[in-house]
Amino acid sequence: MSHDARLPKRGTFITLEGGEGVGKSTQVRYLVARLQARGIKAIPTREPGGSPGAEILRDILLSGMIKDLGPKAEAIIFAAARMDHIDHTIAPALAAGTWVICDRFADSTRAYQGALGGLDPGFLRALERVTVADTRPDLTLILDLPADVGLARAAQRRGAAEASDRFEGEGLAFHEALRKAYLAIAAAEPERCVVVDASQSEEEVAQAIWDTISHRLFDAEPAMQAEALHGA
Ligand SMILES: Nc1ncnc2c1ncn2[C@@H]1O[C@H](COP(=O)(O)OP(=O)(O)OP(=O)(O)O)[C@@H](O)[C@H]1O
Ligand SMILES: Cc1cn([C@H]2C[C@H](O)[C@@H](COP(=O)(O)O)O2)c(=O)[nH]c1=O
Repeated sequence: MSHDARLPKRGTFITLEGGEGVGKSTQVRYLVARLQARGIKAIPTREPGGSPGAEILRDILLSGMIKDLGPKAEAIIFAAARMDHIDHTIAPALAAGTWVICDRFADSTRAYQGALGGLDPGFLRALERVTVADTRPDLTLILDLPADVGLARAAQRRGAAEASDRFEGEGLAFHEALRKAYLAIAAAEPERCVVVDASQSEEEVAQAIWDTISHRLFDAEPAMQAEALHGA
């Protein structure tokens, strides 16, 4: 499908955001399982990646190979990966009425390349306009955790043998600033973003996320749940 021929959106698009090791991938798995258990069609996906073309760009971006090109070029390549992901995975799923639960999305570019890379917000808005266009999240869950705790979790998951990737390898000050950048995004868009305390157990975080979805999506729009349940 070409970028200009995106299908109308009917499913619900939820993104999970936050710094390294806050538990995004874990919570994507919990949420997809819980939605599917209720008969709601839902798929997990991630950025960078989520489509064959974007996965190739993921390897390049996370290897650090193009770090020297600078944050502006990195932002453009993350956006190119996002465009392929939207065209081949996200937009078709939403058009089919499937919920899309995505580990990172455009807020990661705003935080990492924008706030931390010092890019002009106008440049990022223009990039989003041509890549994300109408495929904006209905709800963004920002998992919040002290940076040192998240980095320790990420290091434990990775194991001693494997090296940290391009961004995980940045210093603690970078990751503390990143946490603040995500909280600023949440404060600027409270109608879309909800901050979740990620210091709780996996099960407690999963329940907090479910309560948010029930409140924000199901209670607010009962028709949405009925539609999702009956695969309209
Ligand atoms: N609530 C939690 N409490 C303790 N450990 C957790 C919790 N959630 C996830 N973990 C563990 O922390 C590690 C990182 O979790 P996960 O991969 O889900 O984080 P992430 O935010 O996707 O990380 P990254 O951005 O670095 O890919 C994993 O080993 C996971 O099992
Ligand atoms: C989408 C996106 C991601 N990043 C960074 C953030 C992380 O360090 C990596 C992705 O690794 P993960 O283990 O899958 O979380 O990429 C970024 O800098 N900009 C982006 O737009």
